[in-house]
Amino acid sequence: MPSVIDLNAVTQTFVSSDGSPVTALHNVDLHLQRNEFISLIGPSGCGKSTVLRLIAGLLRPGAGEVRIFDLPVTEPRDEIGMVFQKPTLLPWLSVVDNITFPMRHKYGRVDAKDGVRAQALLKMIGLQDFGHKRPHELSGGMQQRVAIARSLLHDPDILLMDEPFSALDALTRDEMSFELLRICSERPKTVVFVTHSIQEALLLSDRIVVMSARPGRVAQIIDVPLARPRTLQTLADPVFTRMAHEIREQVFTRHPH
Ligand SMILES: Nc1ncnc2c1ncn2[C@@H]1O[C@H](COP(=O)(O)OP(=O)(O)OP(=O)(O)O)[C@@H](O)[C@H]1O
Repeated sequence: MPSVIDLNAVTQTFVSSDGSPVTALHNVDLHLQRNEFISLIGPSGCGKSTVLRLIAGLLRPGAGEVRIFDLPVTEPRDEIGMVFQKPTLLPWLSVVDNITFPMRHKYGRVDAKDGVRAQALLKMIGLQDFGHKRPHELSGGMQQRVAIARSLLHDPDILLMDEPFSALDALTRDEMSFELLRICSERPKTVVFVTHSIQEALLLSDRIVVMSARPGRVAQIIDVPLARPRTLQTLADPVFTRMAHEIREQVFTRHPH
């Protein structure tokens, strides 16, 4: 099967503020099949967000190449939805207008069907009564849910998520994980999900990519053999607990601090 996303020998070097070079990624190879869900985990600064920005077309690779649907990535593309750590909502727009903003931005108008879809997404994120509010009237977690809804508006084939649940409280975080599983089972997508949570990575992913400290490299790729659909019971599955323990040990051995 051809890949949907390919990183071939990607090396990325930035110039830091004091002028010295920072190699964020070194020779990274990564290949995602259609509708595969992978998580990137690894220590802070190992280049996880850089990988997402390269796939999103927000950054050009210093060396190597990034391809989507077998074409080189040269600019941001429509079939990609992106969720950042922070919600990045427009403060002067209502919640529902923030969700439909990508359509307004691209086509200059919002179709009735986009409005209907935005309402359905609002319901999904449990904010059906908040559509007319402004972002500052919502908690941080609620704002992040709005950002997730916005990324789903045009039902993207590819979803890039950079620690999307890290600002949420633990309960909402679990709920959103199951919601994301449901969304992906209903409308399959290729997902790259950055997280610091081994549990979250295991619950959601088909494969977990463990990255090493800077310069970021792919240290290990772990298949997650847990059956789908994954539910609350999955969290108590002995395979889940054993793998969580093993991955934690591996990550710790690699970065003993
Ligand atoms: N535009 C930039 N200019 C200079 N250095 C950068 C730039 N973007 C990223 N870096 C550096 O590249 C390295 C990788 O950053 P990146 O944000 O990809 O890491 P990360 O794994 O996502 O980190 P975290 O888990 O803390 O979010 C870091 O050392 C960072 O300081």
